[in-house]
Amino acid sequence: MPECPSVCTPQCTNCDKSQFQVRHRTLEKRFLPKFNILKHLSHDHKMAGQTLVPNVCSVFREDLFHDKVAIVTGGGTGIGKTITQELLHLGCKVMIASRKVERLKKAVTELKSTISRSSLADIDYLQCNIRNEDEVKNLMSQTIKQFGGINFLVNNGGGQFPSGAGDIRLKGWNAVVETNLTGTFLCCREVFNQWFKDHGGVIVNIIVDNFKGFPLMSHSGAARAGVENLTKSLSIEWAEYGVRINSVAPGGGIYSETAAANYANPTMIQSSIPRVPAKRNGTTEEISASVCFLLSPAATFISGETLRVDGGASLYKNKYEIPEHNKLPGYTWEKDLSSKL
Ligand SMILES: CCCCCCCCC/C=C/C(=O)SCCNC(=O)CCNC(=O)[C@H](O)C(C)(C)COP(=O)(O)OP(=O)(O)OC[C@H]1O[C@@H](n2cnc3c(N)ncnc32)[C@H](O)[C@@H]1OP(=O)(O)O
Ligand SMILES: NC(=O)C1=CN([C@@H]2O[C@H](COP(=O)(O)OP(=O)(O)OC[C@H]3O[C@@H](n4cnc5c(N)ncnc54)[C@H](OP(=O)(O)O)[C@@H]3O)[C@@H](O)[C@H]2O)C=CC1
Repeated sequence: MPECPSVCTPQCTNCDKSQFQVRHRTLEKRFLPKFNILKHLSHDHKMAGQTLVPNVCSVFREDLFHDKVAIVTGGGTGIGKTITQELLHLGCKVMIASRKVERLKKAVTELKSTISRSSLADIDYLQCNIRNEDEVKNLMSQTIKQFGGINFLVNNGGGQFPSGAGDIRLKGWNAVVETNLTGTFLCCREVFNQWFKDHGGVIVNIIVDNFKGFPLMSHSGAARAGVENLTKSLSIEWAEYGVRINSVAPGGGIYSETAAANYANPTMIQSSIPRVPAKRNGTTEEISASVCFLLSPAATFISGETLRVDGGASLYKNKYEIPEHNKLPGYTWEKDLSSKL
C-alpha cells in the first residue's frame, strides 16, 4: 500500500481508528442511543497531539489543482466543507459561498490555518443566497476579480425539510425548488456567461438519491431530478465551449453535525443504515473524493453523468414503509369497480 504523502489524522493508541472516525462515532453516541451502532464502540479512543481540524489525506496528487480556482456553494459546512478542504489540499484556490456569514468566516479562519506556506492554495468567502440572481452574479464577478478566473463550480448548497406532500405549503415547495433547482441553474448560467463560455470549466452538482422517488421529501426529489436533467442538457449545449458537467448523488445518509441539525430528529440520517447494502452511512470524504475525481483530468471523457455514491442504497430497499391496505382494488370484468375507482 502506498504511503500517504501528507501527515494524516492521528491514530488511536488502542486501535487503528483515526481521530476523524472517532469524532463521528462520538457524535453517533450522542445521537443514537436507540440504534445498535454503539456496539462498535468498544473502548475510549486516545489520540496523541489532537487537532481540531482533521488533516486531509487525499488519494489525489497534492499539486493536482495548484493552478485552479473553484467555487463551492455551501462550502462552510458538512459535505461542502470537506470538498473545500480537499481542494485546498490539492493546491486549489477556493471561494466558499452561502447565506450565513458567521459560518463562512469561521470555516475560512479554520481552513486557512491548514494551508502550508509552500502551497498556492487560498480560501475566501462571499455571502450568497443562490436563490438571489444578483447575489449569484456578484459571486461569479467577485471570484473572477479576486482569483483571476474560475475553473470549477461545485453546486453543493441546498437542502430540504421532511414533510408529507399533502402538508407542503406553496411557500415551502417554492423554497426547496428555488434553492435546489433554480439556485443551481443560476450558478451554472452565471459561471458560463461570465467565464466558462470563453475559457471552459467543470461543474459538479450535488443532488440526492431520488432514484426510487423521494417520499416525504418530494419537493427535493423533484427539484434534484430537474438538476439531473439540466446536467444532461448543459453537457450537450456547452461541450463546444469546453465545459463538462456531472452530478454526484450521495445516498443512504452522509453524516455531519450540520446535516443532522437540519432535522427535528437528528438520528434521521442514520436511520437509513439498514437500507444501505454497505450497512453504514457514507462519509463526507467519500463524496469529496468523487467530486475531485469528476473535476480532475481522470474524468475528461465523462459529462452529463450522475455518479451514485451510496454504498448500493439506490438499488436496494425504499425507506418508505407502506402500511397494509386494500385501497387499490384490482380491475376485473366480473366486478363493477367504477364506483370505487
Ligand atoms: C423522512 C425521510 C427520511 C430521510 C432519511 C435521510 C436521508 C437524507 C437525505 C438528504 C439529506 C440532506 O440533504 S442533509 C442537508 C440538509 N441541509 C439543509 O436542508 C440546509 C438547507 N435547508 C434550508 O435552508 C431549508 O430547508 C429550506 C426550506 C430549503 C430553505 O429555508 P428558508 O427558511 O430559507 O426558506 P423560506 O423562503 O423562508 O421558506 C420557508 C418555508 O419552508 C417551509 N418549511 C421550512 N422548514 C420547514 C419544516 N421543517 N417543516 C415544514 N415546513 C417547512 C415553510 O413553509 C416555510 O415558510 P413559513 O411557514 O412561513 O416559515
Ligand atoms: N447529508 C446527506 O445525507 C445528504 C446531503 N445531500 C446534499 O448535499 C448537500 C450538502 O449537504 P450537507 O453538507 O449534508 O448539509 P449542510 O446542511 O451542512 O449543508 C447545506 C449547505 O447548503 C448551504 N445552503 C443552503 N441553502 C442555501 C442557499 N439558498 N444559498 C446558498 N447556500 C445555501 C448551507 O449554508 P447556509 O445555511 O449558510 O446558506 C449549507 O452550507 C445538500 O445539497 C444536501 O441536500 C444529498 C444527499 C444526502
